[in-house]
Amino acid sequence: MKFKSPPVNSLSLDFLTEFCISLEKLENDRACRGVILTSAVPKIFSSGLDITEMCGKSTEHYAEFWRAVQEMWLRLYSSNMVTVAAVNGSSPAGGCLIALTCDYRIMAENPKFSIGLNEAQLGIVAPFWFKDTFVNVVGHRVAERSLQLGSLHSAPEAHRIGLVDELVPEEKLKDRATAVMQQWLALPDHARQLTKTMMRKAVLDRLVAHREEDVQNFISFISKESIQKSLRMYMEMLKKKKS
Ligand SMILES: CCCCCCCCCC/C=C/CC(=O)SCCNC(=O)CCNC(=O)[C@H](O)C(C)(C)COP(=O)(O)OP(=O)(O)OC[C@H]1O[C@@H](n2cnc3c(N)ncnc32)[C@H](O)[C@@H]1OP(=O)(O)O
Repeated sequence: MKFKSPPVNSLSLDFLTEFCISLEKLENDRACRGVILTSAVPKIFSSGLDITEMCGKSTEHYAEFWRAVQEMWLRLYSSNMVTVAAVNGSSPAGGCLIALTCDYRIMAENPKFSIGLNEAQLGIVAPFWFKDTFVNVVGHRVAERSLQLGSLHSAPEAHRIGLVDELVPEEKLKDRATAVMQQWLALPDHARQLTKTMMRKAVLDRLVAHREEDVQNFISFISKESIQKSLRMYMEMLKKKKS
């Protein structure tokens, strides 16, 4: 599956809805046992949640948007398919979450590409299930430091801390992702799937049990004037960076 929402594959409500529909179709297709996620936009895997969806909108819109973010994560993290992220560009925040939610991450070894949960840099807080997914990949200490600092890690650093499983030259990314997929698909599906469920169930159950509470937390957090101001300033900073 190739993300193609230029300029930066930001995760808008439309993007998330289409992503979930596509995943559901693949999940229900008995002939499909695995999916490789990558980007058709040069240099960017995904710029994370679309900030414009979280600025100056109604409470109803925030609720709908956040439910779509939750749905994307719940579907991908609990997928029966083998999921491989072929990270061919930068991947901050929600983009990093998508990669973390997969079974395996391969990143192009370009030191200009960065990845991480940088929410703190925007003055916002990664929700508990972003944090749980991160901890499950890199361990508590690395996750804590990285989250508190809102770190964006260069590709080599991301590999060093275990955020990505391997680095390959960009032109070899597709072949390597295919080889990894074949390796994972060589196992009997039922054994691999039950193992995946066992490893991820507690974290998945936690969001399922607190889903509506999480929506309400998001709404009250994002609606605060101080948070809206931080997001507006961040968007302005992104635009100024260009000029
Ligand atoms: C106890 C409390 C409980 C709290 C519970 C609630 C918690 C709320 C949590 C909410 C979680 C949010 C997670 C997120 O994903 S937030 C998004 C974070 N994303 C980023 O920080 C990335 C920002 N973008 C960049 O760094 C760069 O754009 C890039 C991806 C590195 C690409 O750089 P490049 O130079 O190629 O491109 P530009 O910067 O010029 O961008 C091109 C245009 O795209 C616009 N843009 C970029 N990113 C976004 C985005 N994420 N959303 C919307 N729009 C984006 C950018 O402004 C440019 O627009 P322009 O062409 O109109 O100027």
